[in-house]
Amino acid sequence: MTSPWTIGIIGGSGLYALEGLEDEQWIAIDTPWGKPSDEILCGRVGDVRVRFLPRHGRGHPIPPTEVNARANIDALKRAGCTDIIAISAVGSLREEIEPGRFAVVEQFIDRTKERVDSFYGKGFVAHVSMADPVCERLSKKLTDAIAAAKGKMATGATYLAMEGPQFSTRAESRMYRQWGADVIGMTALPEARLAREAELPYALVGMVTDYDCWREGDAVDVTQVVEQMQSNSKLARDVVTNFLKKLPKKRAASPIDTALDDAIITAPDQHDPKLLAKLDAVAGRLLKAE
Ligand SMILES: CSC[C@H]1O[C@H](OP(=O)(O)O)[C@H](O)[C@@H]1O
Ligand SMILES: Nc1ncnc2[nH]cnc12
Repeated sequence: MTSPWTIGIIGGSGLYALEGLEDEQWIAIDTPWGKPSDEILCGRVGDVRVRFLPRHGRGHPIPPTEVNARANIDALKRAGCTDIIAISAVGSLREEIEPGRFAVVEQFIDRTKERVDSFYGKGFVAHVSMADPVCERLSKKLTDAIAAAKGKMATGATYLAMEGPQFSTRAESRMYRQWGADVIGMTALPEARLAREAELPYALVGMVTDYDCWREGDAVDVTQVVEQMQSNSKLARDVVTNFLKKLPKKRAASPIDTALDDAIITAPDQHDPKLLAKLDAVAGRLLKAE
């Protein structure tokens, strides 16, 4: 029997492929929102289908501001994903969340400023809830997978998404601590928002690569981030494998699967056919009825 789960995995800095997938094949998927960051690595772990996408592309040619998150989420939806887990390099804003630890993210603060962050708009207005921006069920399974891999972890983390590409100033970094943020990165928004708009349960694990510059004497650099990612990459792969292998045979419906039901406000006679055509994948479940 095939599994009801098709898991999209978005790999961040330092995670550009997944080894050991069965029947693996890189497949190009185009979308009405443009090209995703790369081809999608499709394969299986046991009977669970996996769709892996490197967020910055193989070789890391794409900076955070240029990541086409709409194309990435749309492509994963077109590739049949039922759920998405994302992995990101993050800086730590807390002494107790030291480099090498995994941070399971629960909340976001948005300081991005140059990104398109919705599939919807004029002619098809939708307001999804972002009160609980990650899928609790996926986060719990990731927590179990990290524990099984004997990784150190912090749960319930708040991720501050900054625009980049420069790292923060010390004043900004100290302010984010006061705001209650625990980890910092440049990519999980609008990704998480768009996943919700596409009715895809989404969870995020941050791999802590550095203390951000709030800490006396610390200043982030890319070499440090990459070295930390490399030294943790085996553990990260173990986490992903544990997660996939432990998925139950059945997939109970998630409220996120139908997040658009209470979100669309535009009257059908006001729908813009051009926008509807672009929404064929992300809002396909509802548009079939039109
Ligand atoms: C290479 S350091 C900064 C870079 O790393 C993080 O990427 P990702 O979230 O995709 O793992 C951060 O957000 C920046 O894009
Ligand atoms: N300190 C930091 N700030 C922003 N993005 C990061 N990615 C990894 N470390 C980071």
